[in-house]
Amino acid sequence: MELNDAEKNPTLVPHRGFNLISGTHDPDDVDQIYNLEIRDSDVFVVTYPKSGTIWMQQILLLLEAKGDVSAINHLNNHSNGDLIPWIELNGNRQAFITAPSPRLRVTHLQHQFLPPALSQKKGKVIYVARNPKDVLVSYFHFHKLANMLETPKDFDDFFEKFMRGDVFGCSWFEHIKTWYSHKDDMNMLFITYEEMIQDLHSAVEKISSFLGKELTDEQLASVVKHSTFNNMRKIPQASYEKVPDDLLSHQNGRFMRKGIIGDWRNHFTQAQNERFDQVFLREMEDFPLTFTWDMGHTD
Ligand SMILES: Nc1ncnc2c1ncn2[C@@H]1O[C@H](COP(=O)(O)OS(=O)(=O)O)[C@@H](OP(=O)(O)O)[C@H]1O
Repeated sequence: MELNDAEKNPTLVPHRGFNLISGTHDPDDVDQIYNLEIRDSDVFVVTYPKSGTIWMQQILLLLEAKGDVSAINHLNNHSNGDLIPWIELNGNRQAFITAPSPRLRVTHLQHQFLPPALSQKKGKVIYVARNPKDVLVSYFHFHKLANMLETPKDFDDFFEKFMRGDVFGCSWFEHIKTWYSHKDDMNMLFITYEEMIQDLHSAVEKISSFLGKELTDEQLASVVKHSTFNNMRKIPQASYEKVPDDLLSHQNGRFMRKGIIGDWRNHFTQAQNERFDQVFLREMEDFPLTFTWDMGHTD
């Protein structure tokens, strides 16, 4: 269905199947990411928005610091994104080229924008997936905070936009399917937000061993301790509380909002849920994974 101008989201810039944000991303610069040289020590955290990016940033920073939270908090940074930046944000690609190893980066981009060397098992990729129903809800609330994104009229309006993929990024289904289809070409750890919630200690151990880190039990316990939702909320850099008001309208809510599984139940109508399930079943029919949130399971 063709959208008329009034229905289109004015902040979005469609680019090669991916909606960028005007003023935040430069399409030509984003295209140059493909040409970056990759080192074996590079790590890219790949997420669809609202799937646990800041959480994975916190875990990686703590693993690098061997659990010493003071080593990452004394730094004069606004957020975890200053230490593990988005590769696609204006200015960040150039800085990546000369940055010392290990270069840790996050991205919401689709697979086709990233350097092909990743698909020749150079560098490492951590893909974090989350129940798309909870992603939708988290994304809705984030749009009220983030000044670079259009404020949604209401939840129903945002629901429609998400289902059409008319949001920053692309369709959730396309994102996960494309990345997952390249899993075996890459050094990729595929992990879900839900498994991190259910057993953070095991998730941290898995991430640590994927990255080849050697931490003592005590150090690992400290990583876990300082990456729980409640503890991250107390750390301004790990909760976006220090990000200036012109970027995030803090009076409209918190970036670290609820941090739970299944909040979609408090937002979706029965009709929306049924429609979502139909789309999910159709889109994910041939996907070789089942999720804890698959139809017929709780959450
Ligand atoms: N430690 C921890 N435990 C549980 N949940 C956590 C944690 N850290 C971040 N979060 C939740 O992740 C959601 C934000 O996702 P992202 O960081 O991917 O957002 S963004 O795409 O970078 O804007 C957002 O989800 P919602 O609370 O559902 O909105 C955050 O609260």
